[in-house]
Amino acid sequence: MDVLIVGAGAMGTWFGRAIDASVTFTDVDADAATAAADAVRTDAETTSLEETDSYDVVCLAVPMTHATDAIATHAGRADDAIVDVSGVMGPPLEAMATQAPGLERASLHPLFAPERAPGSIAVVADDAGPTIDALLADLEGRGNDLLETTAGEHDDAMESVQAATHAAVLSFALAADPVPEGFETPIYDGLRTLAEQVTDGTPRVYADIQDTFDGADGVADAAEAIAEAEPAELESLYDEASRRWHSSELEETDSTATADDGDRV
Ligand SMILES: O=C(O)C(=O)C[C@]1(C(=O)O)C=C[C@@H](O)C=C1
Repeated sequence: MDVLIVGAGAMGTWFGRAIDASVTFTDVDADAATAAADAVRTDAETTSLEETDSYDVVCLAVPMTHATDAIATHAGRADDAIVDVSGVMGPPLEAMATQAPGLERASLHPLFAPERAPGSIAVVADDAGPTIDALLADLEGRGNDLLETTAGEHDDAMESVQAATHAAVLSFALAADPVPEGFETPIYDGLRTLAEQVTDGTPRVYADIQDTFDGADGVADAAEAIAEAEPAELESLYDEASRRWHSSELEETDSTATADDGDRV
């Protein structure tokens, strides 16, 4: 199987490494394409964005804000299947259905940074067949877990999983200070680790996620409500948060209710 990977950044390089295929990279930055080809394996090649030769598979590994344009430009170079790893699913799947209605199509979102591979990969196989099945088998063979989903379910989840999460962690990273050693609590330590992890990535990736998914406004509203709350209001916000994150535990406690009425810490 030969695969053209459009976009030679971290995601394109990850995909090239994660499949058993002859891989060719193309990118607006020809040096990046060469670097990705060198990083993936010795027989990987590069080609120009303007070429028109075709491949069994075309994989769009471009920033999510460019995915639909890239699909429109490069779908014609795919013979059997077209996939994207951009991180948003609705618009790319629609574009692939429009631009490549006769081909196998799938959207894949690795739910981890490439340096933390393998992990869970969200998969929507819109019109799968032997070629996409073979790619998915390669990804599983590399130790990844495939999470079958729908575009709507995935894109809704990313409002919490990415937009709100990144907004909360980046806000903490901007608002809190590193403290002298020894003062860390387990909670602070957890957030500090997340802040270090998130701020060690690529700013453009985080900007594109905020541009694509709602979620940050909810975090800002909640932070404002917490900052302005009187103690009684804060307690009720705390209870609301607690119900949201412990609802299954509370149901269990209710059904096995005992006389223990103690306060939670
Ligand atoms: O650093 C990680 O491992 C990440 O999870 C990175 C992260 C995220 O924070 O949501 C960032 C972008 C990718 O689309 C997937 C995951």
